[in-house]
Order: sequence, then structure tokens, then C-alpha cells
Amino acid sequence: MASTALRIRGLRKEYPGHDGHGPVVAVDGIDVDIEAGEIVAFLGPNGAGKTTTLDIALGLVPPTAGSVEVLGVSPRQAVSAGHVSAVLQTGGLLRDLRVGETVRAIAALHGAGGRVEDVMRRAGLAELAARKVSQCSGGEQQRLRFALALLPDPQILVLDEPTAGMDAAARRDFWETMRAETHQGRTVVFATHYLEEAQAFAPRTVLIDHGRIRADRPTDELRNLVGDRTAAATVPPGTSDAALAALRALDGIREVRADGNRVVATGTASDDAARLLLTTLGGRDLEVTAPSLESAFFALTETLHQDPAQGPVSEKTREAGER
Ligand SMILES: Nc1ncnc2c1ncn2[C@@H]1O[C@H](COP(=O)(O)OP(=O)(O)OP(=O)(O)O)[C@@H](O)[C@H]1O
Repeated sequence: MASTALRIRGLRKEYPGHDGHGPVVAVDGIDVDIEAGEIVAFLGPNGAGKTTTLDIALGLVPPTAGSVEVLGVSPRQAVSAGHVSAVLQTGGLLRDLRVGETVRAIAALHGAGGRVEDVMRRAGLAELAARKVSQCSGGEQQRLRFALALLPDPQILVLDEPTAGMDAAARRDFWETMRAETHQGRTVVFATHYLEEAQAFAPRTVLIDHGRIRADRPTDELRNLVGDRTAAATVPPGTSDAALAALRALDGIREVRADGNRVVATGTASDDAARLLLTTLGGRDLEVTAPSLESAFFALTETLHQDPAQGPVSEKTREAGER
């Protein structure tokens, strides 16, 4: 079996323009390899090109240029062999069928009748089997799409904003189910706007904006890349400024502020600052905060837009992203 699940090279997609506008460049040169067993988030704002990239990887949309291999074969071959399946944002469900009927019907197409019960249970649908699809919530319908995607027992699952429209609890349940699936060695690639989803679920994040990859790193590293951490603690009354000097002297701490007895140290060396706050300074109520992926995302995209070494973002691409 090929160990590279997804191999994308020089991928570009232009959609024809309308009303005298030039073509929309949805994907502007993406290269990425995803190894078997990886869980990878495609993170980016609206119109970044995530869906287009995933649709090409599923053989739903032809690229303008470049290539995609899925487990060493074309996307269409991989899909028809049942090696890859997807949970897409919309479509694909018949509203008048019941949940159980839907799963059985699709299972029959795949010759997977024996898997119906197992898949329903894994997607958390056992209790909903008799409910009409039209009476399911958006989150329940996404679970149904998820169950259908599991039927061929795919090696790769592609999820395009699978939790769109779910509330926080449903989202958490969904990702718990997914986590169990990935323990079985599946490759999972998902698109999301939810920074906390990438952070909670994907060890690797590919940051996409204006049709290009802006960063491709371990998610934790990405979070640390931009923005400092803070370590804050409440120190005993009367702690002198001289005592805080030790904190200021730490390598990697660039600012120390005291607001009453609450001392906040900002910089990359938050662990060292925390240790000093709790020991030498006798502090309590320690809080360490890391920058959110959101702030990393905006800082990174800003930096990259301004950095000529990365090449200017073409006007055409910028337009595409702003539509
Ligand atoms: N069929 C199409 N015809 C014309 N333009 C399109 C088409 N599909 C997508 N686009 C445009 O291509 C760009 C990328 O869209 P895409 O849906 O891939 O982004 P996305 O990152 O998935 O966004 P979202 O998070 O909103 O789903 C956008 O500017 C979008 O308007």
C-alpha cells in the first residue's frame, strides 16, 4: 500500500469570471503531501480555496493545472475503489427517507450490508434509525453523512467543515467519534474555520489563504510561532520591584507588568516565568495563556502579505478571496 495518502503537486484552479471580471483563481499553486495515518486540518477563512482543493482530491472538480494522487492512483480510481470517502458540507440526502433506510440503501450500493449496524452505532445514529431525514437537525444530518462515508471502510476520510451548523456540544461529540475512528489508523483531512478544532484534533495544520499555503506545521508550533505567552500570578503584598527584577532578567521575557498584586510576565519563556513566580516570588493563582491560533493566523497572513520574499499576492487571487 502507498504510504502517501494524498500527494498534491502544483495544483491550480481557475473558475471563469462573470460580468466582465477576469477568472477567479480559487487555488493558486498548492503542493502538499499527507502521509497515511495523519490527521491534518486545512484551516482558512471563507473563500481560501479549501473546498476546491478537497473537491479536486475527491475527483469532483477537475484542476486547471497540477495533479493529485490518492494512495498512488487518481482521485476517481481511489473513490470508486472505496479507499477514500467524504463528508461534504451539503447535499446528498433524501429528505423523505428515514435515517436507517438511508444507511441501508447506500450500504446495498457498496455491498456493505453487513456493516450497517456497526456504522450506525459508530456515528451515534442507533437511536435515530426510525427518524425521517427531514426531521433531523443539521448536526444529525452531518452524522448521517459521516455514517455513509464510513460504509466503504475507507482508508482516507475527507471532511469539509463537518461540524458546520452544530452547537458546541454536538461538535464535541462529533470529534470524539472521529477520534475513535482515527485510532484505527485512518487518514483524516478536514477543512475548518474553527481554530479550536484544528488545535484540539489535528497534530498538523495547513494554513490556506487566497488559494495558497501560508504555513504547514505542527499545530502546536504554529500556535507558538506568533504571539507571546503570558504567565500571571498573584504575589504577596509588599513584593518589591527589586524582587520582580529576576523575572525581567529572564531570557525570553520581554515585559513584566504589576497591577496591584497581580504580576503578568509576557514573552516566549512562560514556563521559566511561571516557575519563578511560584517559587522565588511566592505567587499563587497561576495562569499561563498561549496565543490562539486565530491570532497566529492573522499575524501570519499579514506578515506573509507584506513579505516580498514570499512573493506578492496577485490581485486576481486577492479578488478571488474577497468575493
Ligand atoms: N463553482 C465556482 N464558480 C466560481 N467561483 C467559485 C466556484 N467555487 C468556488 N469559487 C470561488 O473560489 C474561491 C475559493 O472557494 P472555496 O469554496 O474553495 O473556498 P473555501 O476555503 O472552501 O471557503 P469556505 O470556507 O467559505 O467554504 C472563492 O472565491 C469562491 O467564491
